[in-house]
Amino acid sequence: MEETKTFRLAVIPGDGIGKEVIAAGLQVLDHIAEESGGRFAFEKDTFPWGCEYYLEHGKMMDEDGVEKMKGYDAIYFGAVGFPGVPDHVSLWGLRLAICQGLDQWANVRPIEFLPGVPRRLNHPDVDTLNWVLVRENSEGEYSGIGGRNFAGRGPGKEVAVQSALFTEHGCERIIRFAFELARTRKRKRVLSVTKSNAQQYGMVLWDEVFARVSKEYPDVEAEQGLVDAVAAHFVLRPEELEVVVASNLFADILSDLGSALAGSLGLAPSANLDPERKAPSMFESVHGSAPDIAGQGIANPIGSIASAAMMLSHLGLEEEAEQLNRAIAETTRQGIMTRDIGGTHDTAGVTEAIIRNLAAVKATE
Ligand SMILES: NC(=O)C1=CN([C@@H]2O[C@H](COP(=O)(O)OP(=O)(O)OC[C@H]3O[C@@H](n4cnc5c(N)ncnc54)[C@H](O)[C@@H]3O)[C@@H](O)[C@H]2O)C=CC1
Ligand SMILES: CC(=O)C(=O)O
Ligand SMILES: [K+]
Ligand SMILES: [Mn+2]
Repeated sequence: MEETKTFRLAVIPGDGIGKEVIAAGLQVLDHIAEESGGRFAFEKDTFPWGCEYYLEHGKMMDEDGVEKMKGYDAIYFGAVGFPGVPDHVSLWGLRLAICQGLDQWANVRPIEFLPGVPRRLNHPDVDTLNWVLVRENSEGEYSGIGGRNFAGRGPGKEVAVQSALFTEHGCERIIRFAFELARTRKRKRVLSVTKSNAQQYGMVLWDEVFARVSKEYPDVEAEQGLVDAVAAHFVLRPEELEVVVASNLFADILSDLGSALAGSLGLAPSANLDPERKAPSMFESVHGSAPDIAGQGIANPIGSIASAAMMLSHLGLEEEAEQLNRAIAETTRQGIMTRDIGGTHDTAGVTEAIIRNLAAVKATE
């Protein structure tokens, strides 16, 4: 008999619905491992980091938390942020600390239009829409460079500076990643998004790098747009979208827009990748901790479960990833959905249906 391959997973549920959707994703992953007949197993360590941890310990994660992550094959992340801790403290203390600390510079965020989900878009070919956002995940507007209250200007006269950092290296690697990804897609097309009319330094550098790199990919169609117009493009001509590459802030905003167009923030998965695989990558839903619905058991688990599928694929379990995505689509097709997309089921009900449909999907192969 073949030896069992064990994957070491660091699990960080975080705050709010992060805990609920990660529990759902782990239930699915456990099922998949059991069904592998001993081919592979997941060894999971759960870290209690987040806002409750902060209120108790004065920090969002252990001092050597980033270092600890290096011993794992992948990180499965829920969401961070909860009333009682300022959002910038929680985000910088956990998600950004890990993404930037491990240089997970490519944040891949596919937008899928799943069957059976009520559409926000009145579009003739709505069921065939899908595209992927590639988000620069290490610098840009989230470089953290800036400060407040310079030169002691004092109350009522305070000054704050928030700088965006664009390096040629940072722009080049994410743009190249987008072109490489486009080569694997049906339509070979990359849309680069900036605001280089108003932001004349960093974003002009980005545009120049995009123009230069695009010459190395004559087989891929390259287009540039300004972010305001691209937001409209998402709504008006989504059928033209394939790979969309943008800075940290712009792709953050566009990914919420994209997932809402596809039905809900609760549907979208993401992968924070170190494409060079020097460090583990981190897989998380696009949405946050949703304090408004936390604790009710009604969060849509699909974003997190689809993120688990991206993690399976990253770990080389392509077939299992594919089956899981098909089980998710089969579940929405059957109308088994949470309230955010017009259903009546709760988190547990949708999760159980996905597990049931996994068996059905495998039986039809
Ligand atoms: N990667 C992360 O950990 C992120 C963390 N955050 C943090 O999350 C907290 C809340 O931020 P918001 O701006 O409210 O964004 P959010 O994504 O948590 O919620 C926005 C809206 O979408 C709904 N929603 C989100 N996920 C859902 C799901 N799975 N099922 C059903 N409905 C869902 C929420 O109920 C809410 O009405 C803040 O502390 C913020 O900093 C926000 C975005 C990403
Ligand atoms: C922080 C945030 O909103 C995101 O990573 O999507
Ligand atoms: K998240
Ligand atoms: Mn976001």
